[in-house]
Amino acid sequence: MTVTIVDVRAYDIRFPTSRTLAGSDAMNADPDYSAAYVILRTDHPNGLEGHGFTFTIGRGNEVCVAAIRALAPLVRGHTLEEFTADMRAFWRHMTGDSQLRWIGPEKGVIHMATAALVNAVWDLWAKVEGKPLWKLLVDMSPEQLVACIDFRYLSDVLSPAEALELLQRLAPTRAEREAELLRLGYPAYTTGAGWSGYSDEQLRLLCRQALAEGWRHFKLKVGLGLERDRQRARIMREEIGPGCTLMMDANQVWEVGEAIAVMQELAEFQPLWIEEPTSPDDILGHAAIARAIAPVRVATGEHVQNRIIFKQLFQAQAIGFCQIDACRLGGVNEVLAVLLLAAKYGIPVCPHAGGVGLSEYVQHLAIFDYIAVSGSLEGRMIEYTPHLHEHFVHPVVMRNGRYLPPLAPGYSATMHADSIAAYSFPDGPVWAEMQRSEAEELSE
Ligand SMILES: C[C@H](O)[C@@H](O)CC(=O)C(=O)O
Ligand SMILES: [Mg+2]
Repeated sequence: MTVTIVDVRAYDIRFPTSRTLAGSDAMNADPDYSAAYVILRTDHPNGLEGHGFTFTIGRGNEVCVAAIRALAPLVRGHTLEEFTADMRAFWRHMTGDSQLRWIGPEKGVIHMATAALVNAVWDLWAKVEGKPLWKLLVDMSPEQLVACIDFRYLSDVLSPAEALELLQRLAPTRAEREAELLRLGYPAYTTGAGWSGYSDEQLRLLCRQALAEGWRHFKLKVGLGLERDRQRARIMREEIGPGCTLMMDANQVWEVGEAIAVMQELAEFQPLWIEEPTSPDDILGHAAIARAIAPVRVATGEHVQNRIIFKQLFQAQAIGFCQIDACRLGGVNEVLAVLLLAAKYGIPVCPHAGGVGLSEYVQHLAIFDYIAVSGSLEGRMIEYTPHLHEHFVHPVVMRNGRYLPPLAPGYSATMHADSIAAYSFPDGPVWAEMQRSEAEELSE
């Protein structure tokens, strides 16, 4: 059966999280978690659609939506089979329109929009096959997986033959790890207690609640000034005790020297990692920080714009944890490349999920990584934040601080139609009502 993508619709969906300061950090004080969301409508007899999105934090979401619309002609009118017959060529097609590529290349808004569309095509493919995305990937042979990856700019460190070898190593034992994850789930950590805008009382209370729910790994936002960071780290350590893992995230606010100096002070709280200590583009800066603050390790990835920057971070021994982002990289194809690079360099992948729908996405990637690429759970956790899962048709299922593998067909990206309508910006009823009441307040 041939499935034609007959239409591409893009939506600007925003959630007013800045009202509660959920998601806040030292760089991003008041984010509105948002999705530049795309639906691929098809002629499938069961009405199957491909859904995908890229995550932003509010203003600027409309820029991603505009970029999705600019890329839409690259998929509209094509068949799914044309793409799935050669996924490497599909990805080149999506990143290769020279006039659009000029405004990247393979980075920034155009790349995030590419991710939304690429992920929507993978979602559609998985739905047509009746499998969750992770299972679609796990059931592919090493040869088929390698054929999905664009090795351009990677061949100096990773050739298709080497990637094939890495995948072949674990192919005979995939079934064991799949059974293990279906039984026990994939380990996770929570960022839900440690947002920068939360009061100390809230921080304490949320740590206690999370512990009671079975969480053992916690992330704290830092970069708020040494004394404030120390105070918050002390509270979190007191609450979670010495046996739980504490991670720190500075969201890019420091200079290189400052990151080293502050982390030398905060080392007393025994963080496992410092995340985004400085600019995500400063590869050598990350390497200098990593050397200076060991055994605390450096983590980054949510703003790492493509596989080439990850390649250099690995080459420079600049990071101890690789935090892939499902829609900052250009969708599933590029994520596969980075998973293989990380495996080659022996760096654990701990996906970024602080954003709407990111948990739904990245669970598939981490599960596939364990089963088919890394074969290890050591030092590996998926981030979890407790917000906005109710807007998804198949939200993540957590048990005792672990992600249970999703079973529904697709990439878990599909939002409820009601949520899309209610939170569409600026005319959806939630935003329209908010604007009305703000105008009323001003006129009083
Ligand atoms: C603005 C986002 O909430 C950001 O703080 C997320 C993040 O850094 C993380 O989850 O890590
Ligand atoms: Mg972060």
